Amino acid sequence: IQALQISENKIIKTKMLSRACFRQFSASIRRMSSTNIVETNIDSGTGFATVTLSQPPVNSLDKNLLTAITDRFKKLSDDSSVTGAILTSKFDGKVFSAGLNIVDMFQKSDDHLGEFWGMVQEWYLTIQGFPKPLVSAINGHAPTGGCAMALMSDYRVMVEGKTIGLNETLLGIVAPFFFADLMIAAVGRRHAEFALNNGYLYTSDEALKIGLVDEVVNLDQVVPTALKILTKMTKTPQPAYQVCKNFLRKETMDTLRNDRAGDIAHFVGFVQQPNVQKAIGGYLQALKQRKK
Ligand SMILES: CCCCC/C=C\C/C=C\C/C=C/C(=O)SCCNC(=O)CCNC(=O)[C@H](O)C(C)(C)COP(=O)(O)OP(=O)(O)OC[C@H]1O[C@@H](n2cnc3c(N)ncnc32)[C@H](O)[C@@H]1OP(=O)(O)O
Repeated sequence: IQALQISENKIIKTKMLSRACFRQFSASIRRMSSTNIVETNIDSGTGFATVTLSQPPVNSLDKNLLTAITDRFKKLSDDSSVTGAILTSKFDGKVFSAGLNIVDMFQKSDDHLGEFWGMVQEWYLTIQGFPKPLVSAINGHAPTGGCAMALMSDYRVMVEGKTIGLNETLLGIVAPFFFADLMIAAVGRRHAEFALNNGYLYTSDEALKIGLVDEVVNLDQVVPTALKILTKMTKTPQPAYQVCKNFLRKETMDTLRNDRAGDIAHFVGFVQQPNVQKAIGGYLQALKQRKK
């Protein structure tokens, strides 16, 4: 009887403990109301937001995803309980992001292209201007706009065995000046010129060598490593962090802010050229036929 009472007490204690743990866990992870293409969880203990891009099949940045990411980062900027963020992809081991949606640049009206480019500008200005520490957990391929998005973060942890780069010239298009400046800031002018002129896609290890990414790890270590560095970064006095980040990034952002309409006109004029349209069409077709 005594033994039974002891084990019953143990069961009751275990149940109480697990209920307490569950309460603590559910209090510590807050899921932001979010579109299902950008899932966001906030750990209320640390204030870290994990933003997971979840638009199948490859997180290509179409109007919907650009807007959802931009809105999410604006909210995280304004949320004083958020101390820093991690940007990652649901398609781990496969793709971080396939970059801008090529379909949005092929055989479209000037109005469509103009609206699309305005969204690209807003996405860049919002993530690049995000005032808190931001770490990219690059858990898959990150070509073109996917690479640019990773470059907008303050630190990059990449999975081994994938590729990353601003390879726009391979499509017959050219990275805009604000993408090019991201690359120059990370790897210096010499590597950036080589990378952009040749549309070079780096393997994770090559990217590490030139400073395009900061760490290369195996897949199950990508997010934990990102969290570790975010913990360190958020210990820096944040008013100083924000002021420093802002003044280092301000010049290129201001150049864009001061002439957004001119930049849109430039993009539309460039993309609508018949030879550029032909190149984009050919690239799209090759992409679709790759699997056949
Ligand atoms: C001097 C003046 C300058 C002014 C500026 C002017 C112009 C600049 C403009 C813009 C800059 C451009 C930036 C960009 O980001 S362009 C985007 C280019 N992206 C790529 O090249 C990546 C292409 N994708 C891939 O390489 C692969 O998909 C992948 C990411 C390596 C993943 O490979 P995986 O085998 O896993 O998937 P699939 O290839 O089978 O793809 C699945 C499915 O998705 C379609 N798809 C892939 N990427 C894109 C994309 N970026 N946009 C739209 N659709 C994409 C692919 O075709 C498949 O479709 P399907 O229907 O066949 O299933």
